[in-house]
Amino acid sequence: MADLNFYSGTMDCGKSTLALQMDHNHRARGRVGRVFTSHDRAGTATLSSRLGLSVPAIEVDDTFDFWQFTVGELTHGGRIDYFVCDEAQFYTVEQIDQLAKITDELAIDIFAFGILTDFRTKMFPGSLRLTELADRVNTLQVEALCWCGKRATHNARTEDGVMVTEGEVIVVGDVDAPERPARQVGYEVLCRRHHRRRMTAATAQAAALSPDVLPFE
Ligand SMILES: Nc1ncnc2c1ncn2[C@@H]1O[C@H](COP(=O)(O)OP(=O)(O)O)[C@@H](O)[C@H]1O
Ligand SMILES: Cc1cn([C@H]2C[C@H](O)[C@@H](COP(=O)(O)O)O2)c(=O)[nH]c1=O
Repeated sequence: MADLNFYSGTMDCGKSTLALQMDHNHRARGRVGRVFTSHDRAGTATLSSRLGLSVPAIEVDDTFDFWQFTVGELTHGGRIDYFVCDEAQFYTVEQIDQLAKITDELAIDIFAFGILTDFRTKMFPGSLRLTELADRVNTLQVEALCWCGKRATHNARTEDGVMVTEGEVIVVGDVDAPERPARQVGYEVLCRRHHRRRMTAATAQAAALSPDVLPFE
């Protein structure tokens, strides 16, 4: 019996690293898989982790049909035991339905990885469908932290360092870190309270330094 597994967490909590580890461990035991991704920061058809590892992957765009792909591979004598699917939040609802069908009808294990919610705190349709259909939904154990030290639960988008709540849903980007200063469009993981208050590390620091503002924390 194969399973449809969904691993979720905020940006920068280690999903792609786990995806690479999962692929490595299954391959090391002689299982044969395929690796998929969509809009990876490192470029098309690549699954990359911030720890520096990356592998070639099959790029999933909106027209990609998992069922047709799989039947095609198997019909031509290919063997497939598992799929690793990174950035699964960007997959369409139809593509997630295809993954569920592949698990049930073709006994292929699926390991899907993605963020649950976008910068507006709304579920990505692909992640919603995975949550609805998966045999197991797992939250990553490594917690990304808000600047206040609490567990980060939400992804904020910043433009020139300022948090925004309107715009295109898909904008490829990275979390801003000290060695990666705020760019035009960046992301920051926050706890719910600071996401609600639109308080990023930069705005909190500015408020703390301002003589006009009373301490709020
Ligand atoms: N220099 C580093 N040393 C140790 N761990 C790091 C370093 N840089 C990044 N990481 C780890 O990598 C994680 C991000 O991994 P990644 O797989 O790219 O995340 P995701 O796919 O969830 O966005 C961080 O949460 C952190 O634990
Ligand atoms: C919140 C949010 C994120 N994105 C993009 C930004 C990154 O390119 C990926 C997430 O990658 P990670 O490996 O989990 O860090 O998603 C987006 O397009 N829209 C959003 O709202």
